[in-house]
Amino acid sequence: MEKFFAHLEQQKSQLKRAQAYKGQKPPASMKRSRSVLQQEFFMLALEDGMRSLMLPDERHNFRSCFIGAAYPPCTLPLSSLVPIHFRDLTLETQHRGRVLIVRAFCNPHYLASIQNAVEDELGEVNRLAIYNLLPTTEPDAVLPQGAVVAIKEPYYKCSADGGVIVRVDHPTDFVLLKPGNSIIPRRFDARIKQIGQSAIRLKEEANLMFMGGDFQEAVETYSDALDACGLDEDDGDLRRDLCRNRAAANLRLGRYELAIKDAMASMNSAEDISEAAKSLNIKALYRAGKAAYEMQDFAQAKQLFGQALELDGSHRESRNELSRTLKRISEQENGNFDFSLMARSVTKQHYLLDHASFLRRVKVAQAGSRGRGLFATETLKPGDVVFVEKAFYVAHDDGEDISVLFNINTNRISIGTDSLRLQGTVDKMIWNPTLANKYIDLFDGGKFGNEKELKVVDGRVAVDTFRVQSIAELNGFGCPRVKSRDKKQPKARNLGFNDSTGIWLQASYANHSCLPNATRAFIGDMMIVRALREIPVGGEILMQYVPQDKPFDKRQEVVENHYGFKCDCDLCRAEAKVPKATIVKRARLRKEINSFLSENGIKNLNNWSFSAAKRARAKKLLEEMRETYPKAYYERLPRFDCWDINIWSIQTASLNPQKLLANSLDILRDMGYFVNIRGKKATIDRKSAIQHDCVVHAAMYAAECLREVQNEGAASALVALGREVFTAISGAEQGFEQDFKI
Ligand SMILES: C[S@@+](CC[C@H](N)C(=O)[O-])C[C@H]1O[C@@H](n2cnc3c(N)ncnc32)[C@H](O)[C@@H]1O
Repeated sequence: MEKFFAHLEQQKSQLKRAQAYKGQKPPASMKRSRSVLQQEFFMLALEDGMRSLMLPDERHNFRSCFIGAAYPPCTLPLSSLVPIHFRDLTLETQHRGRVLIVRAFCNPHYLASIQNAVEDELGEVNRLAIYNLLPTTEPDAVLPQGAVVAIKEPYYKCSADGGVIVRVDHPTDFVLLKPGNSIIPRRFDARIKQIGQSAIRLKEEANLMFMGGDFQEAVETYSDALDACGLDEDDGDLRRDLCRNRAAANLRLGRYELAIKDAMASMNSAEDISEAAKSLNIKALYRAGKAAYEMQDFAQAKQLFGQALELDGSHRESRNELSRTLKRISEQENGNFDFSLMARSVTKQHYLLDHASFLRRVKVAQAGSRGRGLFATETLKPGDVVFVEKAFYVAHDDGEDISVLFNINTNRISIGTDSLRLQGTVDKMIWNPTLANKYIDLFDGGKFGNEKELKVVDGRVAVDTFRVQSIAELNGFGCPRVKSRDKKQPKARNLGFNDSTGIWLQASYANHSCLPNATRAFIGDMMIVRALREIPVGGEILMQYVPQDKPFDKRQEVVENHYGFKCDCDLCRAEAKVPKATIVKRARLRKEINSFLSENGIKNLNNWSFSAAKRARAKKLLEEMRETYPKAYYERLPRFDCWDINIWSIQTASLNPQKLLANSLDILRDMGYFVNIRGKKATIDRKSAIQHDCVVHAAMYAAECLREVQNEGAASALVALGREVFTAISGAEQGFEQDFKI
């Protein structure tokens, strides 16, 4: 990690040096000639070729994505921008209102960005880099040799290697120009537009592209065909066919709103009652319905499939889709999910689950100094589902590349899936304005102004990638590769940063507390949030941003440095008052307990071979640790650091039921569950409960002891607690009975 921080510092000083050139034209020494660029890109192509010959295991790319000083995307249409040439570009400047038109003259290269050597109309050369595209993007589809491209409001920068580069951070600032486009300078228009290509020929070509799985090219070619179509009535059927087919291609590309628009534009008028017109309308409605479904707009999907079925009640696909949609609507309204089934069906390959979000029990409202927050719309009992949400986007490590994202604006480095999440989110937003506007509403740290409405320019949403990243840093969630119950995957390549990350829109409005009243779990891309204790109507839903096993100062450090606030929950307020010497002693004991536990690991449960001296040592460590939680501050608060050494003691001694019960209840108390057993009844006060696997184990040990002394009533209350916490942590009850042999 230090290496990465050193790199970030290096980049920062490079940026400072670059600022000296702000507004100036680059000296000749910073520029590269055409032949140098040709040589450079030739070498890069060779390296790419060598890499593709390697075995997948050896083929680790180190992808670094560097986020420099923020600037906004262009929100003007291409047609309104004034051309500019390389000779007029000044460094470290965004040329507002201008457009640079260049032609690529080498083979493109992709590592952190897609790069190529480009020339302008006057023959001057430079490097061009396009950032934040999906890693699956083929360089040849973006910047192939010979392509003529427009860079809206170009940003000319000093590069880390001492040269200069035109850097595009917002993908919508980049437009691949089609041959024949009137803004292409005459010098470049070698590829004469295939005028005379008939719309019908183009449609056939596009159909072949679609069948070959090349949806992007198919969309482009259907669009060319539409341009080639006459506007007269005779071409009406052809235009409708093209729109309907383009809808199918857009659907496959995840451009749902465009797919709906195209499908609806392809509808024949209701007056046309021919069988052919009817069947084409069914096709269009079906495609639009599928797109609405993918956007989780189930009400619209229901309407569209319903319309298709009105035209032909026996249309099997529409019937199937309608029945699927009705299930989603029922999940949305009633929250009737079979979590155990979900948990059984999810796999590493099948993690995008076909389910709706259930959000009826929460709403977003003002939360005073915390900004907006999530509030309960009905009373929730411990263990109740608060909400279930499908991810807006999740990114998983593909195991091939190591990605490091350096963000100079926030001074953060993230290793793992953050850069993939940024690229995926940007791609989704560019093509889906409604979804993009939902995302941009999230908390962005307040550095991007109040304007939240996104603009659609030249057919795409002008997405500010710096803002998207800032939102992701403040609202993203780490998540498991498959589901919460799974054992942690071994960390990749000893770097320890292969965790998955994602965005859940509604969950993003939840504020933090170190004593949260709700807890989250994941099954595939579904987040399941359950109540930890009773939450009244109007009560704020608070989740935990920082793991509770972190000591007070570390928790404060993370929330302050990363999220920009100071936590004032009951636990933090109490811990702020604890004498420093006590905190120091606790930290020392933590280290001692850690080394004791690693030296005396339990290979199998109920291993009673440890010496009496060892057990006495454990007892002492526990007692001393408890002393670091003085009653004056912790009377009703958890004592997190006590549980592991206590569990060790339980599992390594054959305690009698009374003793085992007492120890188990102690663990529960340490975790903020105050259990009171009176006669055959056990009442549980969860006022400061925190959720952890040890609670399940302690509750089940306690239940076992209570059964041994024939207290079935109290035992079942503790089994219920174990089940409740197990389910909250795992997302589903599945596996509980098996793990605890009930
Ligand atoms: C994920 S957002 C939560 C929603 C946010 N409050 C909003 O208005 O959209 C995280 C941000 O909320 C605020 N926040 C969260 N928990 C807080 C707390 N306990 N006290 C103060 N501010 C908090 C901080 O500004 C933090 O960076």
